[in-house]
Amino acid sequence: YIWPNPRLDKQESLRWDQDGWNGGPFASFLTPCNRFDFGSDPNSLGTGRSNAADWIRSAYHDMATHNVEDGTGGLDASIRFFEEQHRPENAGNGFLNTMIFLTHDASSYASLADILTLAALSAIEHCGGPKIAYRAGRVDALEPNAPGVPEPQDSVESHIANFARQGFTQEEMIGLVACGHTFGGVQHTAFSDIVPDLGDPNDLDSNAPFDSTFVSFDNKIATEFLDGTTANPLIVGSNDTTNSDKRIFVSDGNVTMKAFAESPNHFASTCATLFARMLDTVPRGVQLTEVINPLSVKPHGFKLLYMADGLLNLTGEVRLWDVQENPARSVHLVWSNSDGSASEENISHLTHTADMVGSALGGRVTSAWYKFPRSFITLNSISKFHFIIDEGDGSAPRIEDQDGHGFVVQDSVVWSSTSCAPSLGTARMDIAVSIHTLLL
Ligand code: HEM
Repeated sequence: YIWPNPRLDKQESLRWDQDGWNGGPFASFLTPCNRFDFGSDPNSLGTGRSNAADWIRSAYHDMATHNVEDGTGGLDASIRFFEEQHRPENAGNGFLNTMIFLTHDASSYASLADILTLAALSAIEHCGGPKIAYRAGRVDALEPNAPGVPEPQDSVESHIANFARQGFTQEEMIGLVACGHTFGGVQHTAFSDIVPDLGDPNDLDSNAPFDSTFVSFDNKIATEFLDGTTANPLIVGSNDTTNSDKRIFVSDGNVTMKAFAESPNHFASTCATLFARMLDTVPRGVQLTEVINPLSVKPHGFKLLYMADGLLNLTGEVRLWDVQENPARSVHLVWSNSDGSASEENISHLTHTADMVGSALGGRVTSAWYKFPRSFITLNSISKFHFIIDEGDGSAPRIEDQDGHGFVVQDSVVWSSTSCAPSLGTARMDIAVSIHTLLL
């Protein structure tokens, strides 16, 4: 897409500015990956649970009400409703915990369902999982969905039928359960008939993990199942009635699980596809955007403020995506006046310090940020700008102008610096209108 687009700019930022400079709302609560903010440990660690697992399970349970036949249910944040959270199929406090984190991040640009999707996606990517395609545009449900989340005591036939109703084949069911259960475990507090009270003062929920690396993504859910070392409470639980993972994993003669165990890459790529399908399962009629890819050069927080005597202050920063630190790099912003003309003075060098670095995908991709030397520049008028980036390595400087579109802004109607908040609860908002606009 072409910048500016307020909705997609916000969504792109939520999706790609995960950590570091201008980092989004999720990564700090996933660092480290065994961080859990609702446990007994004041350091939010080591309770056996994790925010990451809660967010992933919440996204699945929100989606699992989908009915491909009539188009109802799906990822629509209906899990926020008290009634839905308190059904037996949604046992545990992970859903409430998740909503406490996420509710205030929803806005007119990103629904709570999009935020839940982004939280689950960030948890998977941040904690060792594969990159997942993200589309925006989910719509929040206005009431609870019909029940339908699978439960451990259900038969394998009923699980196959249940996943078919959600839109997944038997093979995809095996995959999605394995992909989800590479994180977290079962707690005595929520499932006392499956997990005994461990009596561990550091683990008040008595969590029994699905695999030995339950705070990070890997294929141990499959390898430990096949080599017989698994302690997964839904496989080796003392009550066979609730061993649903076992019944699901063996249901195709272990073909799917063997393929996962043999190849970590195959497991990761299958999970990337299935997680994306899960997160894109929405009620019929909801139209999702194209996959949101990162802009290679992205202005952020650009704002014009009218000062006085016809002068404007321009503030903002720019992000260079997927670049390494390079002290030799120089970045310049070049702008055109409102009539399209440009003089040689219409150029500003941008500065960068070592802390102006962001990252995504658990640090696998980094970005570098640049800003105006005094955080702003002063100009008379502006209609658009572009960037000249010189890596300082002898190669030709490159022009970044969105394939000729330029980065378009309007200076006809802007905030005025005479706006003020004279006392608590009182504000005066002044708006400056260009004389040219008035004459039109
Ligand atoms: C037949 C299907 C499934 C059944 C019967 C099932 C059952 C369970 C149960 C009983 C728990 C323990 C929850 C707790 O103690 O709080 C759990 C945890 C979890 N499930 Fe599933 N699950 C299924 C499918 C899935 C799928 C498809 C995903 C995601 C793709 C998923 C993700 C998770 C996660 C991340 C946890 C860990 C939560 C935590 O540690 O707090 N599950 N599941």
